[in-house]
Amino acid sequence: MSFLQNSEKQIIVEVALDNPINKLFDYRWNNLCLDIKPQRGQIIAVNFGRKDCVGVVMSIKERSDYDLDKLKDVQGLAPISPLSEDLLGMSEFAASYYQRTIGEVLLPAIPKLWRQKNKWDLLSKEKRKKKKELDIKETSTKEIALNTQQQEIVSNLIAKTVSQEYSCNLLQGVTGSGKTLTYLRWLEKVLETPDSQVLIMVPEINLTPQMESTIQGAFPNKKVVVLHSGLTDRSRADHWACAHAGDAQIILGTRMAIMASMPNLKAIVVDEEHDLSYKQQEGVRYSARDLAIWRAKKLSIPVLLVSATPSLETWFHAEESRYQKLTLSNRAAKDSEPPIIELVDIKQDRKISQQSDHGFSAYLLEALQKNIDLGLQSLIYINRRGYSPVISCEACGWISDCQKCSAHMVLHKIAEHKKNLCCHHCGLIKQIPKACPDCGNADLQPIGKGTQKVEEFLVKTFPRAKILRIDADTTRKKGSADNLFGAIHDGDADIIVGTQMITKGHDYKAVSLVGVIDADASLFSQDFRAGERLFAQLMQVAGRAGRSEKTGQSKVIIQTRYPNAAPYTYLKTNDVDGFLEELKNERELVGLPPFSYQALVHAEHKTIMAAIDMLREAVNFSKADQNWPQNVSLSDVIPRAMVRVAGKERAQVLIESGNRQSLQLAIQVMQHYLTEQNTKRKGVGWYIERDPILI
Ligand SMILES: Nc1ncnc2c1ncn2[C@@H]1O[C@H](COP(=O)(O)OP(=O)(O)OP(=O)(O)O)[C@@H](O)[C@H]1O
Ligand SMILES: [Zn+2]
Repeated sequence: MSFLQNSEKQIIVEVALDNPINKLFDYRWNNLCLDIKPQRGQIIAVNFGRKDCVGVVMSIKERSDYDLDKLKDVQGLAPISPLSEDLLGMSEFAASYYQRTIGEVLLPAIPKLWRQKNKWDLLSKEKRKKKKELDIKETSTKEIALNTQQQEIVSNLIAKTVSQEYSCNLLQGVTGSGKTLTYLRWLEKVLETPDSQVLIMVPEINLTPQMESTIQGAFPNKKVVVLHSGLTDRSRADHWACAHAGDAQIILGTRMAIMASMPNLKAIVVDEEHDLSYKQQEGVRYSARDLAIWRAKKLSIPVLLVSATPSLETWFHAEESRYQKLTLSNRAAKDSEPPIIELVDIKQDRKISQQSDHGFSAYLLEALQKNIDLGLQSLIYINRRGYSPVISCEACGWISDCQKCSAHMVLHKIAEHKKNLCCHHCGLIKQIPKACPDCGNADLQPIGKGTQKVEEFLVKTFPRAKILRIDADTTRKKGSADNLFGAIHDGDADIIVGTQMITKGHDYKAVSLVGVIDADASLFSQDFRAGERLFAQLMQVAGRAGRSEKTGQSKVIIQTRYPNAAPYTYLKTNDVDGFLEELKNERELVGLPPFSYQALVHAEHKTIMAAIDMLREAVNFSKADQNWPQNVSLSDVIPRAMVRVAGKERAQVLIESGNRQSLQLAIQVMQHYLTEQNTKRKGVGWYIERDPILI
């Protein structure tokens, strides 16, 4: 007897699928085949169009607006329990906030193998592969006694855990103040309650392998799983399932971890909360930090945002007492002191202007030599990888531009005597032309410097010193970052040259000098957040110096042509609050975030005019729409700062409002017209980005 002949009621499930059609899809639940009742959050297999795919049950009902006979049956059920309710709720919120369908939010958050029905059998079997042995830190953090400030913060957070209420807390502590140890001690307490889970988010895991071992070392009897994009499909599927089943107590991950299913989540930590990597830059452009706060609220649990240089938004909320601010004002380790910050005005340094090639002031070179003699380590920070950012023909002015992007092709040294040109935006790689393509002149010169050139110069200048370079190029191979950072910690390096990779959260013990040679460029960016980012980066890099008693008084030397620029002067006095206060006042004056809310509408096409026309029309129609809110402003439609990437030209328009609801309404109206415009103008791509961080 088939199900429909059965006298029992027909059950219909509404299913979220990963596609842009903004609705849920009805399927029949065939009780006889599936054997159990449907539940919200179940992962199921269905057929959509002619394709088999995986979806998530969002609701269950008895009637459908569609003809029952035409509905398809659910084809299978993933062998795991339904996704946690708070994850479903958060996905529903994110879908409406970021203007995407629920399926577009929820499905990509499920690891790939769990989205393939034919892998389900395999996944339910135990994996045979050996678990990677972690190099657990010998000196367990267990033995370190917290200082008074740390203890007070831990007690404060424990009280909040006990009260089982939502709270958002900002742990703002100077670099090296022991923020990690502080939150680990709190989490230890949280985990005393059986079955509890905690989520620790960090910007990067591959580059900070010690993080995993520190955490495992702090909780030897708890199961830790990591979630990040560097895992194999199988590991990611297993780790995710382990969190979902409640078997893992500690989930350590990058931004994607906020989308994990954790049924017993009791606390969330967002370490380095100001870091840009918490914002997803493709697909659903969510902010993992903002979702963490939303999720904590929904679950009535505490969330802790941690930073030495909080984002202005977070800092402002704390100043206004919406978040509680917890402060660590001193370095924690014995005899470690913050470095002295010195600004070297390179306009005054004749040597540099004459031989601008290497860019080191005599002062910085002397300091490096002195440090080598003392057997201490130095860091040189330059946020540009490659050899030179561009090559040029001195005769006619030709420069190495990318054909597909509005960007220069960067010169990279790939072997001792071989160099290539490479575009950092579209990945195009070319050989260096033998002669200038425009005038035939054979003398093409590298202009400016990147990490490779600086490394080359240092090797020549300090032949007996051991120089290491750390950037995206030297850390690409699996295990190479581990080796490089391992070498630094083992004292097997005198000078480390690197991009911002060397700054993030590393606890170096022997670095007592940091040199910053080329940071001025970001002072003149059109992005209003550039100054904030520069300050945070420099504060982070400066914070790597003087972290133990070994180093003595450490020093940071910043070379600049603009020693009076705000990020530098506040850095010099170590005044994070002063800098943020000044920024806040500026933004308030001109009504920028956090004093307004923004959305950026992007359009792209082979020609910039098509992209601009589409946005202009959508803007005109939107403004004429009767639902268009009053208190919303629109910028002009303009080309993006970097117009062309990978052959596509890009335009943007910024929508701004002091009121969140008005902005949301405006986005909805605009989305409607963009969809309409898009059907008229084939080939113009578009998306709306809520709370953009790069403008
Ligand atoms: N109470 C303490 N007594 C002694 N050492 C401590 C104490 N707390 C932390 N430390 C040590 O201080 C060092 C810096 O701590 P940690 O890396 O947690 O600082 P942080 O605030 O996270 O720094 P950053 O923001 O610069 O990454 C570590 O080596 C840590 O073990
Ligand atoms: Zn390119």
